[in-house]
Amino acid sequence: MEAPPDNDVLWARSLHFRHPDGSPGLAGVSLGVREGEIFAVTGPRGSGKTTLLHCLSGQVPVRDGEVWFNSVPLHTLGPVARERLRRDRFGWIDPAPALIPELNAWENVALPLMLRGIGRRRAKVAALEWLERLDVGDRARKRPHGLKQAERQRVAIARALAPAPTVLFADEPTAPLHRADRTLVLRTLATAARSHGITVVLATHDPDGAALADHTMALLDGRRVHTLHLPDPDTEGRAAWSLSV
Ligand SMILES: Nc1ncnc2c1ncn2[C@@H]1O[C@H](COP(=O)(O)OP(=O)(O)OP(=O)(O)O)[C@@H](O)[C@H]1O
Repeated sequence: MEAPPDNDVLWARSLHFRHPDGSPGLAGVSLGVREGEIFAVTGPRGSGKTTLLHCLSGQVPVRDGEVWFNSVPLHTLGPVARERLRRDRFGWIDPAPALIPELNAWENVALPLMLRGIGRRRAKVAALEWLERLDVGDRARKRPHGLKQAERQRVAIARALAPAPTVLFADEPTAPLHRADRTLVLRTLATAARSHGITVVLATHDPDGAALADHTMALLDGRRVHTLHLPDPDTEGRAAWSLSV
């Protein structure tokens, strides 16, 4: 087993994945993500972006291929060690904000900090700062049901960034936002990540998301493809893809 290059924080080799029902997910994906970079995974719906992020972040076990986080071989870790690694080093943003309904916005953001042993007072200060950065500081005392969907997603992004994970996995983080809001939120996410040295692996079919990235990797049918022209939004769903593998 050969360890990955030193400057790659995440590294995968010949990653194959089948879903529990036997459906194909990934077919031999290899990649390297440099420390501190924004790495975008693009591709049409169903191309395997979410599946790839699940494999890289240890949410599903990798049985065929290798995934390394720094010098840790994720593909050899058991569920408890993978869970610990995810809790301590990784952050996750879902396309739909999954906030705890009983907690208000700042409590949602403070929770992962308190789970890491930070006292409530300090966690609250940090949470309020992150909510300000994401332009929802004035919603800090609202519970999720009292927020708009776009505000809930900003809170979810603040919660993912607040513990300063080594790697933040963002799966279509701007999906619930209006077009006008998307670029702003993506820029905020990118700026915050860069200023805190957080590596971001971003799954997106939003060209604005891909444009912010240092590196972009395209997937099609679970395979890496090397040239991919994104379809015009008006033609999405029709055969507007061109590729060379
Ligand atoms: N739990 C599952 N069980 C079976 N098949 C699945 C499962 N999750 C995803 N798939 C299938 O695996 C393929 C890749 O799905 P995936 O969600 O990774 O793609 P994606 O590029 O993230 O798509 P989207 O942009 O719609 O989120 C698709 O064909 C999908 O239907």
